[in-house]
Amino acid sequence: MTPLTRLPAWQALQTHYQQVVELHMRELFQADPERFECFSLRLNDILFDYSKNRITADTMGLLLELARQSGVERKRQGMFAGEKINASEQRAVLHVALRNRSNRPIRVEGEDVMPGVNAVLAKMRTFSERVRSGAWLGFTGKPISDVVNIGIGGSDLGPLMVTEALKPYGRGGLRVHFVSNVDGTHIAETLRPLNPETTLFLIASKTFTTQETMANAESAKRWLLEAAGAPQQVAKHFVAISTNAEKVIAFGIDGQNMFEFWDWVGGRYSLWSAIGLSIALYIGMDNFEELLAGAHAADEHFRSAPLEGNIPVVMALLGIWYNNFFGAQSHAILPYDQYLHRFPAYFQQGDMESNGKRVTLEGTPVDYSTGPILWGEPGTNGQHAFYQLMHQGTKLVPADFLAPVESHNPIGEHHRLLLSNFFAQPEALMKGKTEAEARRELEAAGLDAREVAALLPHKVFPGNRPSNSILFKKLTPKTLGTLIALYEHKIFVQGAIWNVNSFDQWGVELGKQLAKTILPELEGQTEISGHDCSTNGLINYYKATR
Ligand SMILES: O=P(O)(O)OC[C@H]1O[C@H](O)[C@@H](O)[C@@H](O)[C@@H]1O
Repeated sequence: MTPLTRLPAWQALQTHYQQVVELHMRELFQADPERFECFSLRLNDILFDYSKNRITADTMGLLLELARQSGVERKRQGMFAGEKINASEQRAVLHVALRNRSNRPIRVEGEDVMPGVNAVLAKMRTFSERVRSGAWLGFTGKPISDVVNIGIGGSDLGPLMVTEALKPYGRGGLRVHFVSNVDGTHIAETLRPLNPETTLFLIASKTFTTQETMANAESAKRWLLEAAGAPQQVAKHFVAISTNAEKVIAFGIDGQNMFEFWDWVGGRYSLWSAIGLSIALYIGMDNFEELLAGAHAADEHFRSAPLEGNIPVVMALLGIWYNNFFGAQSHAILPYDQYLHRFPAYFQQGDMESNGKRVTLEGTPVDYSTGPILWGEPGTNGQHAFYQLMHQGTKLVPADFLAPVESHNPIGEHHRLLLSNFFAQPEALMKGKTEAEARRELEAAGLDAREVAALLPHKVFPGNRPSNSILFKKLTPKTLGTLIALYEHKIFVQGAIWNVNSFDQWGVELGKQLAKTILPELEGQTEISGHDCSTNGLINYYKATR
């Protein structure tokens, strides 16, 4: 296989970059009143405007050619066909099967996975309806009021992000809480206001071996048993979501109370599986299925739309353009919707765990930059924090702006104020403010020539800073499902082009291994000397100071 940087399209893009790097988007917009029509796409009620990017029609043509030459279409087909594209773990990658509402057979090693998927969904429905209706009773015969999901990484971030995003659909029902950190403060503060008689724990862990989750689950079990006494009461208050039945039973959770999923579901792609049980309990199974339907719509779009009209493909290519040709190091996700406040954090795992890789699928070190540093905060908070750097700093930060047309909370002028900022920021980043414009403003404000000269450099905005704008009608379960799946596929396409395995995560292992060695060393008084002098010094300081 030809290495990425030797593909003709890659080399053509390098030359093309030199030709367009000096172009300013202001001029591109002035030259072409159709630019918005040319560079925007729609999917259901989502509008994806990518016209405020440093691209011409030629750029897009070359980027699309790069996608073709690097086998994106073939790799996409491989994922949907259940091929073991997660080569280092010899696993298929089929989160798309979890939301395959068409029920089209999807086979792994010849076997259709859909009956299993549907059976777990049916079990989730029965269970969530029992709990939500008050039919499921705790150890003193009271219905459940609070659900605590104990999990970390992919077994936490997705359900947490979605339940936050869909609060309008969960209000008045069960309360959901999330405990992830091994820091005892997290579980202590979460359980403090809760009543064991009415609390249900979901132990969410694909492997059921994750240290943080197991420690939190044990503490939760102790907390329950302090109140409930008899160990058989655990069954009324604990369910498990896992691929590891043996470990679940060893923990003391009834096999009946286990919701299974499969090794072809990656942790960071698992909110669509039983890992989403806290979502179903919170917003109801009908709404959970709407979320799945929204994701399925994105899957069908990704699977069948031609590359040039394919939103995740275009998002991915623009990311590659800045990452690999402009040298951008990061990518910001900026939701102008308070309900999406965990969306950037969710995709920090989604993107950085998937594409934060340094070797190709074949194991050769890459000679190009791979996954970006992903970050972001909801607008308008970000504006008053880090946008300064985006507008006038020395780093290029490509950004996605997201906003709903309609708010769930149409109070007074709030939503118009919010949206005016959502429209203004990408415009400001794109246009900037020239020296002449800044000068005119300063002079109009009555400054004398000396004052103007002193202030002028600080008042100039270079502009030409790229962004995508994603405007959708309302943040419903369906729309949220579509948005998440579009980003998932964007990550897939980038991984396909960089030729990395987007579905393993060996990088999380080393720290875990070393922590295992250190844990017993924290006992007793003996001075530690087996590490580098910094690590020894830190451990010994801890031991001497506690
Ligand atoms: O669900 P589990 O098995 O507890 O894993 C939780 C997390 O652990 C590790 O950090 C990684 O493997 C993540 O991808 C995963 O999401």
